[in-house]
Amino acid sequence: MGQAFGSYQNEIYFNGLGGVMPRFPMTHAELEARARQALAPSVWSYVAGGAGDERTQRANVEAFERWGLIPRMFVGATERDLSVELFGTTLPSPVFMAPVGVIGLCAQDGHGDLATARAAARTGVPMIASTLSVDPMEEVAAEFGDTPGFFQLYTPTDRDLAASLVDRAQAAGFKGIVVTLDTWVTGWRPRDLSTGNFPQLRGHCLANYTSDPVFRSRLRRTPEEDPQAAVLTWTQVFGNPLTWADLPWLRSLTDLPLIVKGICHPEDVRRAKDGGVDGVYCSNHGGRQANGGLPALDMLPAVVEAADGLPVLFDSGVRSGADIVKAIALGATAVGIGRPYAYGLALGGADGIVHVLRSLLAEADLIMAVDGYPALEHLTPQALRPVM
Ligand SMILES: Cc1cc2nc3c(=O)[nH]c(=O)nc-3n(C[C@H](O)[C@H](O)[C@H](O)COP(=O)(O)O)c2cc1C
Ligand SMILES: O=C(O)C(=O)c1ccccc1
Repeated sequence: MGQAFGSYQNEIYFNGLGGVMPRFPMTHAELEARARQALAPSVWSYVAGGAGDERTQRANVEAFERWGLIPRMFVGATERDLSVELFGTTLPSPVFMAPVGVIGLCAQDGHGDLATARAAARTGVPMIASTLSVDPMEEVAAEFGDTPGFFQLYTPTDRDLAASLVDRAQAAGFKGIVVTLDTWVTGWRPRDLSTGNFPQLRGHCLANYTSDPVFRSRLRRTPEEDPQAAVLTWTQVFGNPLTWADLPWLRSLTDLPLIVKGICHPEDVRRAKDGGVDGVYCSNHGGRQANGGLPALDMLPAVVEAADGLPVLFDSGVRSGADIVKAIALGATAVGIGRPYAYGLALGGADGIVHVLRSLLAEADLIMAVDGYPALEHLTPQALRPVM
């Protein structure tokens, strides 16, 4: 049987009996409000904001409200199994931390990538480490403990640099490569535009580049001697507008599981599958890239159908344990947490992330208990109805 995630509830109530109150917020609304206070305004606006008037970002969250789980009785679901098989390893739960490029900046000590990796080690919830990191991927991977980690690749225009990043990830022990396809160019983001704020241009979160031998070989002076020239070179290599013709090359870069992120159309799922990917990742980047699009959750069922048994990762708008349960019921193999763990980090480092993850998992586990769905395979589309 799986881990007893619901026991976080007992822990909190028994602490309360002894007069010890929870250190961190118990609702998403309060988590967000307190993170806003804790973060520098420029980091807050970058993390909390999205594309355009943010209607797609909001729609991602609201889409979950349109589904409800049907309770089943006389099930006696005293033990729940949330474990899931993914790319040859068994995870304790179907939850992972989505790649967040400025996560490093969300920590009070400026090393949020390391704190996130430590939270992964403590919870068994994998981290997908972004290419955009304060600390180099080797140092992040060294904190994973027994929890598998995944590397998210922003494919550079320089193919040798792409190969170098992937080789480093493999050598550092990452268990899969997640290639993000929806962000070769930055979407229109009014919050950041109105303050002229783009962290990477200020030289933040570029450690995977400045530590890379291929990237360094492209510079006339080292990033230590001339940081601005390194940033300029980064702007030139960052975004590769890939086409289907590039998929065989991407596939050839690694024997590790290859997952493509940002896939929402069933036809794209089929082509990616034909191109030999090991998983597709349905996401609209949390509404940060193209405003006016469908909520990611609305696109999940067709993606799952087209994937035809291939693992489907999902994120965008997950804010509660109930949301995790619904995404699983709609066919996701695993569900990504984005902004909420960044807020936990802002409030309390690795402890804050652990709290956010344990809360989400406890709620999901307790819903499965109350509603009589003892294991993930019981969560199917038949368990859901649209809210009238
Ligand atoms: C501040 C921030 C930075 C992000 N950076 C990356 C990144 O480097 N790579 C990537 O693939 N996705 C990135 N994402 C997108 C997340 O992986 C994920 O798709 C998104 O956060 C899900 O939406 P939600 O946070 O509203 O649930 C970022 C998201 C945020 C909020
Ligand atoms: O902020 C983001 O969502 C993100 O992933 C990103 C990364 C690099 C450049 C632009 C956006």
